[in-house]
Amino acid sequence: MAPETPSPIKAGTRLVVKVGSSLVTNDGRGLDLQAVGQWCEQIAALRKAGKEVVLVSSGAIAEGMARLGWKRRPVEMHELQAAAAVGQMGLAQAYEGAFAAHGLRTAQILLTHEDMADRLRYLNARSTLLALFKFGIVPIVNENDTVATDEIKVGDNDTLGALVANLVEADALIILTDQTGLYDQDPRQNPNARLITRAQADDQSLVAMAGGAGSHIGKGGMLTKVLAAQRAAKSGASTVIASGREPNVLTRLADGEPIGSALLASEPIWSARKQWMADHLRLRGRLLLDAGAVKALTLDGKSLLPVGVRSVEGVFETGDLVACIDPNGKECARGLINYSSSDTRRIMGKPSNQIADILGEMTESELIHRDNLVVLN
Ligand SMILES: Nc1ncnc2c1ncn2[C@@H]1O[C@H](COP(=O)(O)OP(=O)(O)O)[C@@H](O)[C@H]1O
Ligand SMILES: N[C@@H](CCC(=O)OP(=O)(O)O)C(=O)O
Repeated sequence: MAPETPSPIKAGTRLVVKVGSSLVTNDGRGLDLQAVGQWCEQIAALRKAGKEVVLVSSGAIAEGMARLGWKRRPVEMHELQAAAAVGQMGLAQAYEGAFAAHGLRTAQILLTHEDMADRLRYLNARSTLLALFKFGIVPIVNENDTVATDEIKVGDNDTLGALVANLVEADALIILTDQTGLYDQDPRQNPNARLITRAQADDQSLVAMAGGAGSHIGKGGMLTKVLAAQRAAKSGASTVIASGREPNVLTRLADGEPIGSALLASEPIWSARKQWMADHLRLRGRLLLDAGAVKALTLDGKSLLPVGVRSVEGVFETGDLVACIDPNGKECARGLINYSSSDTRRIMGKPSNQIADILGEMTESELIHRDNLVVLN
């Protein structure tokens, strides 16, 4: 890494560390307690250095299969869910024991896609994680595989790691896997593959490099790691993909050593709230704006006022997500609206000082406040 760019892990104080199934379970043979012990020892050192760490650990299904003596990954959903339920016990036990050896308490958080998609549950998960940080506890996250079915799954823990990074507004996401990092081709297929040591997370050429599938043990593969880095970058977190078998990988990264592949965040940092809004809420309506309003939103960094709205489509309530459409029909922003669709229709095109007269009261002078608005490119 160029000396002028500080390492995202060294500079960051809040980190999400994700470990993959093959690592955690010794390629599916059963929990690698020695490796678990080493990561926990390193995370304890990071905590001592003042960093807050969330651990996202895969391996429930792989460990469940090992415990049940199953050689092949089942296809039947309930069998997978049963394996996850069995294996998660092993994960929780292993991490609790390994962190306790360093005087650290742990907490288990099993999340589903719905926990991220529902605003109240999202805020609850966030508050719980922040409370755990406050008490010095290490949260250990996995997907709640036992209740999540395919349609409602996050699906892989690389994505879950990125969502957690968005959730807690982490500075960096560290994805530990069985390869030394991201290569320009799958190194299992091509021994001449070259390690990418550093790139911008939003560089689209990375997606093609990571095209191959993952191991049979886990779920993700390299593609999900690259996409996770892109997602993490949206809330300002850089990602490092590195080998979990590299001795002291976490503490060395925190010392600023360039290990693995650093995929750096370059997009403007969105607040987690805006990130969540853009990713998860269903659009309830559309506001067609005049050119002045488009300029105010996209160039001047202003809130949306009723005066700039020419027409309203859809039925929505206060707090719903609506799209802002420019005169060419292109969506230029989206945000949480302060008025229902019927009230918006009554005040559109009018200056804000007439809102109270028209509606009988004025709760807000803006239709969408800047803090609740995401401007799109
Ligand atoms: N361009 C690439 N660089 C590195 N690994 C790749 C690439 N494309 C595909 N892979 C494969 O992705 C695997 C890592 O994904 P996976 O097995 O799902 O890991 P984890 O269980 O840690 O999530 C590697 O072992 C490798 O075979
Ligand atoms: N939640 C699953 C992990 C799925 C997954 O993404 O695995 P991996 O690709 O190894 O990170 C489990 O614990 O088995």
